[in-house]
Amino acid sequence: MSVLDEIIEGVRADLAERQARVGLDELKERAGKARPAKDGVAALRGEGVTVICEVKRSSPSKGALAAIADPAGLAADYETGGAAAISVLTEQRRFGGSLADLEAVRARVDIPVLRKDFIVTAYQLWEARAYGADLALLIVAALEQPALVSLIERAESIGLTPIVEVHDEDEVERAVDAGARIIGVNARDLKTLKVDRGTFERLAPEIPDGIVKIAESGVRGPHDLIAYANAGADSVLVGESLVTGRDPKGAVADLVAAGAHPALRHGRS
Ligand SMILES: O=C(O)c1ccccc1NCC(=O)[C@H](O)[C@H](O)COP(=O)(O)O
Repeated sequence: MSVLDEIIEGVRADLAERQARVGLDELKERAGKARPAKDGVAALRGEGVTVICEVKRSSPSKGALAAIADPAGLAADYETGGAAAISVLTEQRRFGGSLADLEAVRARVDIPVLRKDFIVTAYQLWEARAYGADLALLIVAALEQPALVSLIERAESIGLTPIVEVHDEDEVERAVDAGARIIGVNARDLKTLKVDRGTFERLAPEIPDGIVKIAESGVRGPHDLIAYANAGADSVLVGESLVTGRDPKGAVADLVAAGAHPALRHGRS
């Protein structure tokens, strides 16, 4: 069983518990009262390369990264540093996240918030909206094509902007066929956890113009952002280097400044 399969097994077990406690109707009612979702596409397609900053306590690849007692405070620092959006890992077993983190972050920042999890059912999309997310991650490797298509449609229909994550050529084709408006290329292979920063450069030309391209994982600082930008990234998603650094706000500001450099702009769609 791959790491991704193991994670999803745990996600399904936790999901079954939540579904037994909270019915879909209750969730929909709560989603109906949530603040209207923000436009994720507009937020990520900025003047320069935009930066999505992640609230990430731990990971299967590295174990514990940072305690993050105040996820909303961290998100506020990211926003002050110039982040275009906040990614909140809500998976509990391997990443130490929760829907409470999502809710707290949503209440504190004005920029769009991404529910980063292993979404396999529409129930999780309703949860995302109910707890205030504007964007939701859909991982192609975790979904059969009919499920991917149906979850993209459902996300859009309830106001969520899906970020469709890929790691190889076949997955790019599936994401495009399924109607993705934002594609995230993850440099981390979720089956082996190996990070290969060349993945974005290899796959970006396969993604049609007009689709927002996010380079996910492995950004250690401005030099990696610049490399991703030169390969065509509209946005980068950064977790580990921010939560393990001493000055997350300053680190975000440095990334945003690098992404705003006019010399980078011609490479992007
Ligand atoms: O981070 C992991 O180890 C991981 C393992 C298995 C599935 C997903 C995983 N991470 C999710 C992400 O994609 C990253 O949190 C995100 O792209 C940020 O990456 P990084 O800046 O390298 O923390």
